[in-house]
Amino acid sequence: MIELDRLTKRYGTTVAVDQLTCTVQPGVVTGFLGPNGAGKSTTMRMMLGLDRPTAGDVRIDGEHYDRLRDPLNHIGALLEAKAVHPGRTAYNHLTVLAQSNGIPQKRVPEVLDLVGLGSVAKKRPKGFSLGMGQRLGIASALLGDPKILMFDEPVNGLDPEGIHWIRNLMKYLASEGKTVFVSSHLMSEMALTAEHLIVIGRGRLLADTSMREFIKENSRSYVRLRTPEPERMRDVLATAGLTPVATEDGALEVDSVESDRLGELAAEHGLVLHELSPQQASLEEAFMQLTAEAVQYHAHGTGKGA
Ligand SMILES: Nc1ncnc2c1ncn2[C@@H]1O[C@H](COP(=O)(O)OP(=O)(O)OP(=O)(O)O)[C@@H](O)[C@H]1O
Repeated sequence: MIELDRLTKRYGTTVAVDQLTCTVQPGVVTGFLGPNGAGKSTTMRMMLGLDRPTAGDVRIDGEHYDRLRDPLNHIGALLEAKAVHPGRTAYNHLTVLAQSNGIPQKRVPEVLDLVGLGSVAKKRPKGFSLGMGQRLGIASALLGDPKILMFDEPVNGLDPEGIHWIRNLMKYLASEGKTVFVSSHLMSEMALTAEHLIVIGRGRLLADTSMREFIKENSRSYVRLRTPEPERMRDVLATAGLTPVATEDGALEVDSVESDRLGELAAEHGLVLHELSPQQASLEEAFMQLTAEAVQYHAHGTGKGA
């Protein structure tokens, strides 16, 4: 568990993180979202003791990071641009890390196998692809078998196979009861990975809720239907107190009603349906809706010189 209590960080006049209070729970993948400059990396750095809060507090399983006896046994992190000694083999890199953190040597081949780098264990990371480097970073994070894992933009630059692998790994770790905290700008990927979301904007907490609730709360959901008799359908809906909106492709969109009810209404009046589909906005739409005011760096237009 990671607990943030009025966590605040100022750089001069910039308030990067502003009284952030929330708890990252074990057993689920928690996504960490926010527009550029929202304060995600600063928050993650403070969680890892890499940056000092100006005010407030962050605790890892009840302790401050710098008071943890063996930090790698409590929290493992994959941050962007992970520093790896280019001349040391993957095996040696992990061995040095294990030895300096009191982790048994047998964990080294274990984590190399877990991340699929067993066959290149004796190769130097300077010849690694981006995906292999990312896997080595994850191996380092998993080395101490920590209960908490943190991934900052883990799928950046990865191919679909690598993205699929990381997604499943994070879900697996959460299913093992671990706390998994991940930031990403890729909304479609986040929607497939995270069950819970913490969203910030300009350093402040905007949402701390389940993925399902987040999308429901921040977007319009409606039912789309198509019938060869739209006029009669409109009358039936109007009598039932519903106001459909016609779309350009001849369908009707109806708010504030379950698709079951619409199907029943159509059946009661002998109306043929060619489509009856509940529609929910994507995480991306919900995110844009919620963070519209908190976006710091807007693109203005798409034309030349914009
Ligand atoms: N070392 C620093 N010195 C001064 N300002 C900083 C420093 N680090 C971050 N900031 C500022 O703090 C704010 C939050 O930055 P941060 O990198 O935490 O945001 P982010 O959500 O991770 O952004 P992105 O999505 O672009 O990575 C920004 O306004 C940034 O310019």
